This record gives sequence, structure tokens and C-alpha cells, in this order.
Amino acid sequence: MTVRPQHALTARDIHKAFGKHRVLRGADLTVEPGQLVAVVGENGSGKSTLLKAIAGTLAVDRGEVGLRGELGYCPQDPVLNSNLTVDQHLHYFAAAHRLTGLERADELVQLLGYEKYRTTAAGDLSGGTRQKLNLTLALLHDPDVLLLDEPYQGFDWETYLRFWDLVEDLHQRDKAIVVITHLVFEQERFDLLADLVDGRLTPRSSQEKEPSHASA
Ligand SMILES: Nc1ncnc2c1ncn2[C@@H]1O[C@H](COP(=O)(O)OP(=O)(O)OP(=O)(O)O)[C@@H](O)[C@H]1O
Repeated sequence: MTVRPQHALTARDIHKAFGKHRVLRGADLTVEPGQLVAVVGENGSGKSTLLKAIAGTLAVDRGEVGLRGELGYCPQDPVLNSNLTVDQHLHYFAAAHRLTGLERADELVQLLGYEKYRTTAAGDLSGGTRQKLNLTLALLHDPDVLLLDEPYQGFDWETYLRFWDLVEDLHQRDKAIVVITHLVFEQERFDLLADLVDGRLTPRSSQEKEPSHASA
């Protein structure tokens, strides 16, 4: 008997208004393990609101979210403690995830190229380096479902390329990944592009790709 695997992520009929401003008006998204999805849309269309809703950091007015496995969420604005060093952040987050070692953290710090700032307080880091730490913290526990809100902001070109290598590695390892991006020229990287327009997501077929097995 073939058992259909559960989706990694499902968001159904998500509604969110701020006062009279109805930002999300029935957004649906389904992502399978091993699928890389881009959420695109104009400034203010509600992309960050959608990711916050899926991550559970923002209460929705209506709708349901289902996640399978562990979640890693990289918000647009780094949530860091200015007084703590990079290493302290890594230790605290590792402890919170009950990790026994810092191997993955070391790997990510090296890959993103900011080893020399490990003893620097987050408040003294540049914007790009803060973002590197933000991304490292989201990936530290090797989550199954990843929500990345414009994760490469402030990255130099070298780091930007390494970031996409990292995403490709996660993609190959069957992680379900949702990335908010404005970079339309990156669209060939994705299995699915979903346009957020008028509070709803519409899938966009990406060029000559194989038909996708997930849908927005
Ligand atoms: N806490 C809030 N209170 C009131 N309005 C909000 C709040 N958060 C977001 N909004 C409004 O909701 C709309 C969608 O914002 P959101 O940040 O989700 O858009 P976005 O698509 O991520 O934009 P960008 O591409 O500029 O990052 C905007 O008009 C924004 O001003």
C-alpha cells in the first residue's frame, strides 16, 4: 500500500488584518519535503506577515497552519541581544534546542565567513554580520521546515553565493524551504514561485521545470 507522505507545511485560508487593512485574505500554501518555494510580491503585500503567521509569532484572524518536523524561522529583522556575543548566542540557542554540540554552528559560522567576530557583541556587529548570525540561529538545529525572510540582506557577493550553496545543500537533504525574495532573476533556483497578490498566493509555473508536486 502506498502511503502518501504528509506535507511538510500547510497553511490554509490564512486571514490577517491590521485594523481595517486586510493584509492576508485567504492565503494557502503547501510545501513538501525537499521543495524550495519562493514567495514574491510587492512591498507591503504581506509576505513577512504570512511568514510570521506560519511561524506562529503573529496570531491570525482565521486559518490553519500545519508543520511536520522542526521549524527554523529567520525573520527579516534579527532578534538578537545586543549585549551578548556571537558565541553566547550560539551557546544559548544550542541549549534551547538541547543540542549536545556546536558542530553545526561552527560549520555555519565558517561557511558564512564571520569566525573573527565570535567574541564580538551583537550590538557591535555590522548589519550584514548580524544577518549572518540571524541565519545561523535559524539553521542551528538542522530544522525540517525553513522560513527565510529575505535572508541575504546585507550580504556581500561572496556570502550571497555561499548562502545559495547552503540552500541547495538543504534542498538536497529534503528540507522544505520557503524564501521571501525580491530577486526575480533567481527564480530558476526554485521549484515553485508563489505570488502574493491581494492577500492570496498564486502559484507561478517556473519555465521548463518538471511539474511541481506541491501547490500554493
Ligand atoms: N504590526 C503591524 N501593525 C500594523 N500594520 C502592519 C503591521 N505589520 C505589518 N503591517 C502592514 O501590513 C502590510 C504588509 O506588511 P508586510 O511587512 O507583511 O509586507 P511585505 O510584503 O513583507 O513587505 P516588504 O516587501 O516591504 O518587506 C503593510 O502595509 C504593513 O504596513
